[in-house]
Amino acid sequence: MLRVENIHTYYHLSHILFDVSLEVDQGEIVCLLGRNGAGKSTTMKSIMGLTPPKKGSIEFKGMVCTGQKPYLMARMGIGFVPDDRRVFADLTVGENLDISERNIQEGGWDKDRVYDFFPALGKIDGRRAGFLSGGEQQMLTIARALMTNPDFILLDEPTEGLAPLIVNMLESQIARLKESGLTVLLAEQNLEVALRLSDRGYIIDNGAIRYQGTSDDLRCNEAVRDKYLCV
Ligand SMILES: Nc1ncnc2c1ncn2[C@@H]1O[C@H](COP(=O)(O)OP(=O)(O)OP(=O)(O)O)[C@@H](O)[C@H]1O
Repeated sequence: MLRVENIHTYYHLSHILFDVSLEVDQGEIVCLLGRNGAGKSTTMKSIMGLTPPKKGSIEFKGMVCTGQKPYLMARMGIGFVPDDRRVFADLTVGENLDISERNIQEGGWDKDRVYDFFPALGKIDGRRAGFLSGGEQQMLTIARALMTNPDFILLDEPTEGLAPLIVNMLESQIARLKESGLTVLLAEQNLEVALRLSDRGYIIDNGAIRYQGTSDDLRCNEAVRDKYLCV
């Protein structure tokens, strides 16, 4: 469904991604693991068209879309959940969802379905997003992406900085998204959560993919984990 081939991405003159290639098939959750600053977010942003790669190609649903504008990627069916959450602080939870609604379809995501999925959000529909806790903001960011009715979601470190109970809840909801047919590329530093959720994974370090394998391979390969994931 998504094929990233040999991309090189820069911030101005800084070369950040080196020859990054990865693939995600329909219905999979694939994780992208790596330490702080390894290049996970830059990979996500390169796919979404926020930091277009200078070299290499990105294909989504069989169409080449390298460097395409983010709103066009969203129209093609990619939802983006950024690590810095970026909720509209002055709008209420409900308003944040209303302005995100796209591709309305029978049986698709709307506000009622989102509130069924995250009941805690339904209870604070009228609260300004700037006053939400970290966990509530994360639910809202995922909910906002769902309101665009995507077939594919880029989830950038959804559990970062959250309390264990919230992490557990998000993990089970992400697993439910997969059951509902969504395809996910998940950037994570929480190895346990990432491996439980994913079918396969890639390890990125210093802007290059160093390892790829099934979640079982990654779980068993202590040497690789120590080399690339331990701080
Ligand atoms: N806007 C920017 N301008 C210049 N350099 C940047 C910018 N954003 C990120 N970088 C650099 O790019 C490299 C990769 O960062 P990136 O955010 O992709 O890593 P990450 O794996 O997502 O880490 P984290 O978990 O800390 O977000 C880092 O060296 C970072 O300092």
